[in-house]
Amino acid sequence: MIIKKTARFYVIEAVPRLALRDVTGPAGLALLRRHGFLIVTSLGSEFERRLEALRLSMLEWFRQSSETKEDRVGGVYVSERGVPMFRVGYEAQARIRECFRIAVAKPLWPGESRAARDAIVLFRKLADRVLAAAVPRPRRAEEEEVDEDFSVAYAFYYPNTDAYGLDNNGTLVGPHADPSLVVVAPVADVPGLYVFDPATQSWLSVEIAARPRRELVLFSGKALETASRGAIPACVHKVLKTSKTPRLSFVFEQKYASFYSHLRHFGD
Ligand SMILES: O=C(O)CCC(=O)C(=O)O
Ligand SMILES: [Fe+2]
Repeated sequence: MIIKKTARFYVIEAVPRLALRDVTGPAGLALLRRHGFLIVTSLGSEFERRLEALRLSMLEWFRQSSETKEDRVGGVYVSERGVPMFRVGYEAQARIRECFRIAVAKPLWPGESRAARDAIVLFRKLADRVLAAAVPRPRRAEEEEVDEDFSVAYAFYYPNTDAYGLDNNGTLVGPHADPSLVVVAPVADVPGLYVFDPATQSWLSVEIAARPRRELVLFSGKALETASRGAIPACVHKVLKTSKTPRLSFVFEQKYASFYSHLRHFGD
């Protein structure tokens, strides 16, 4: 529940939440237009099983020694704009978090487990269905073949110890919108992710509003706002250190080249 205080009274508005099977229908699109995000529930046992496998594999992977993790680094990811962004694989981001980046089209996986790839298959399928519903456009067969996939998935480990989030009262990642189309993230066990709800003009703690291991948060990025001609606002979100408990999170960000052609500067 979101309680918003206006000048004279309180407005109570439900957290936008829909069963997986309804997300791509009219109700899902209406919630995305209004809020820019929604909680996806009733995932089904197969989906929940994969979320749990993903959680356990992240836990195990980040527990390894620094040397082992630092060895797991691959090539440079060139973004949808033609900009070299980062190396895929592991990176320790001082005072914020540890991170493992997966370029979905050319993946370097964190470990032997299939958990990340199995989960990404589900996240991607959901994001593809949402995109098709939100931005209906006749896709020619040849376009489908050449539409390069720049989607990225991230596994994050936030230690949340005293050495982290030293600036700005525990802000680990400041307010921003992602460059992607659709973003899908399992609800983490530990609070930290906040989404801004334009309908209530307030921040919502995803992990307090939604059920860890049972639900997902799905939100829009800047490219979906552009592709929907502003109908679906890009979701502004941030990560705070609200407790000293370590937090694991996983984020899938959908990006297809044809939605970014106006931004590309490949060449030199
Ligand atoms: O860790 C999270 O829950 C979200 C992180 C995020 O928004 C980002 O890295 O862009
Ligand atoms: Fe983000």
